[in-house]
Amino acid sequence: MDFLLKAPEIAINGLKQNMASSEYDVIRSRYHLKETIGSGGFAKVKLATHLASGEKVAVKIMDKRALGDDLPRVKTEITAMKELVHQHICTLYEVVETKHKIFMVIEYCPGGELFDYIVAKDRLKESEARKFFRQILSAVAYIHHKGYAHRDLKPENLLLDDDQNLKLIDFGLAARPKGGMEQHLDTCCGSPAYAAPELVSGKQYRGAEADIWSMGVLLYALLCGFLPFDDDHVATLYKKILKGEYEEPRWLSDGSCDLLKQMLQINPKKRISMEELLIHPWVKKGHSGTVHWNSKCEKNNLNTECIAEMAEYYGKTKDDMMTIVTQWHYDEITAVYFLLLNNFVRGCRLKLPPRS
Ligand SMILES: COc1cc(O)cc(Nc2ccc(C(=O)Nc3ccccc3)c(OCCC[NH3+])c2)c1
Repeated sequence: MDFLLKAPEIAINGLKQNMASSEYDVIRSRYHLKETIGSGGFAKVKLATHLASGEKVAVKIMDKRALGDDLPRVKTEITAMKELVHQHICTLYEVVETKHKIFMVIEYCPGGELFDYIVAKDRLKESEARKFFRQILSAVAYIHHKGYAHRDLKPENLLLDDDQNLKLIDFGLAARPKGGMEQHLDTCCGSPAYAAPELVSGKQYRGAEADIWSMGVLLYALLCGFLPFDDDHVATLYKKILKGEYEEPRWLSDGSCDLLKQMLQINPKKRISMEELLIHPWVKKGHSGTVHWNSKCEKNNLNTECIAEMAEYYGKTKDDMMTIVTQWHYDEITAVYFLLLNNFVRGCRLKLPPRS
């Protein structure tokens, strides 16, 4: 099995790191792996602590032998996550690949899934639903701008961090059409209840338009606590989606109903666009401005305070540290930079302890 990614690890001091005798040696040399917090399909997710900084992370572990035909999905996701760095997207810190395993070290989101948050509250007040919906819009507008469609938007793929902010996860089904976002896609994927009519009818579809439909289903779930289209039998569920009729509970405001109607438009050409969504009155209500979807943590705009902290820690000049970080090997250096940055963005300063 050839390596998905790059050659074996090159440690900071330039000495080639011997390939791990056990599949876990490399990851265990930098992280303390703890309990499993998620599993499904071909992956499991463990909580872990980054030994150098003491920061918590999540480690997604996959066995290449079990992946089979799904191996390309992992490559897609890693490529996407390296390009999509945003305050409402779970950050990929590091990738470790051994003969049989792939480890993805990812941002820690202790608030768990938005799905569980909605269930615990039954349904959300309009103002809280709006706060979350604006964060979802910010993440999805950003990935569309970068030429990606997520294609599996649902509450299970939105996690809460410890500031109760949303982070989009799981880019395994993401698509980046070579011809740009106007190009049609064919693959039917994602979760049925959130899938757009043009997708379930097997027609060609545009990723951005399908994502907007899924966000409409998401917004409905936030406001109502149940799904607009639901059925135990997939064929019946598909019929309901194609019909596009759903209940409007009495607690929904006229503004909410209007927005949902424009998003859950069965004709993708008549469906509201991302540009119109970002300035929709319901989305702007109670907020000073439109949704800020640009990234606050773009890789091409290095945080000099994090670089300075790393230069001191690794005994390098700031220029040399800048050069090393901007190689973006997604090794321990990338992980340390992003861990420092995530603390910086949240307004807390992470001091790295003296190196042993
Ligand atoms: C882009 O980010 C991704 C991609 C991906 O493929 C998978 C994940 N999975 C994650 C990431 C973080 C957590 C997490 O931190 N969960 C957590 C931590 C403490 C308490 C409760 C939850 C994660 O959790 C597993 C899913 C939760 N049911 C999955 C991110």
